[in-house]
Amino acid sequence: ISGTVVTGSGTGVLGDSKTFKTFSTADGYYMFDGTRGNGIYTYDGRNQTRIPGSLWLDADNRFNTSYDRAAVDAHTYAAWTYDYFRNVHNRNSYDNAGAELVSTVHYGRSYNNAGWTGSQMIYGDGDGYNFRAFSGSLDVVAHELTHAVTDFSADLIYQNESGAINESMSDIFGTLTEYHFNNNPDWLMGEDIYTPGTPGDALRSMADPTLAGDPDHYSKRYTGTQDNGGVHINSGIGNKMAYLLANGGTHYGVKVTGIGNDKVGKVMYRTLTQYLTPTSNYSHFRASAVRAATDLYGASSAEVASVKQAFSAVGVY
Ligand SMILES: CCCCC[C@H](S)C(=O)N[C@@H](Cc1ccccc1)C(=O)N[C@@H](C)C(=O)O
Ligand SMILES: [Ca+2]
Ligand SMILES: [Ca+2]
Ligand SMILES: [Zn+2]
Repeated sequence: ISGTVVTGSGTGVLGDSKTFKTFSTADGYYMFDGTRGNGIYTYDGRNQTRIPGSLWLDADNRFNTSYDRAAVDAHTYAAWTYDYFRNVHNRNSYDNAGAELVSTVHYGRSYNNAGWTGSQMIYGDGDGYNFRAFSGSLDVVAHELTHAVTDFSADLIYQNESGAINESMSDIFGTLTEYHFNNNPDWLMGEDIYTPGTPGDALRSMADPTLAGDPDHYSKRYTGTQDNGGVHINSGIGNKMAYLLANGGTHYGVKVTGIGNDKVGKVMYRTLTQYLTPTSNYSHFRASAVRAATDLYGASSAEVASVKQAFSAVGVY
């Protein structure tokens, strides 16, 4: 279809106003952003599970109904996350070749999750009690898009320790993206969409994974079969490591000197894209991060020392 890139405006899940790129055609305004890579496309799942659904079309380029809100945030935050990987890590979309970013909102009925299907993002509306629309939280969108980056790089198998590292990488870049845009940043995950009736809580805390009952030390890892071998449980070990590496602290008697968010981003991005493999476990994650930090800062650098301290603090050698 022929048309022109224009700027739309709308209301997000939290009731906030934002603008984003849309495509003006004879049919109306599509949620297609033609300014980033091969395009960002947002679809309406119409509360079914057929994907991608129908490309979001609006009559007047103003997206202010309650039904529009999930689409506004999915479309906007996909663009922001594209910009984060492009501007901070010089990566052009998840395949580093400008791959289209496709999202479907209103996926399923009261679906309490978001995900990366292997080719697109899907966002449930939540049941309105445990969760509200998942695209309403930037850390969720960046979490899902990071799975795409992971699939096109380390391709960590989504189970057991490699799956926990996969999940942790998504939480790490979800948080770093939130800080990059200074979007009420924190080391919590999903705070904007978790239990709308309860302020201040979150699905996970990277600063203290034990708040969600997840391990903050390798000796406390889950070894059962639930959750694909604990991918959202043992992610706490990598999450705590990253929190300590960025912010510093003493954990189980081990002192970590923080190196700041930006350097954590550089070390983790290089670790993910240059050294981790599909079967990497936590021990290989440590070795890979040490190599990445050595490449970036030198073997005798403070950054390399901090990486070792952070992994030691969570019991990974
Ligand atoms: C469609 C299949 C779902 C696979 C799991 C996805 S990748 C996932 O990890 N989703 C995140 C959503 C999220 C992200 C950041 C912050 C809050 C919530 C997740 O953690 N889902 C939880 C509910 C889970 O699957 O246990
Ligand atoms: Ca957060
Ligand atoms: Ca809440
Ligand atoms: Zn995930």
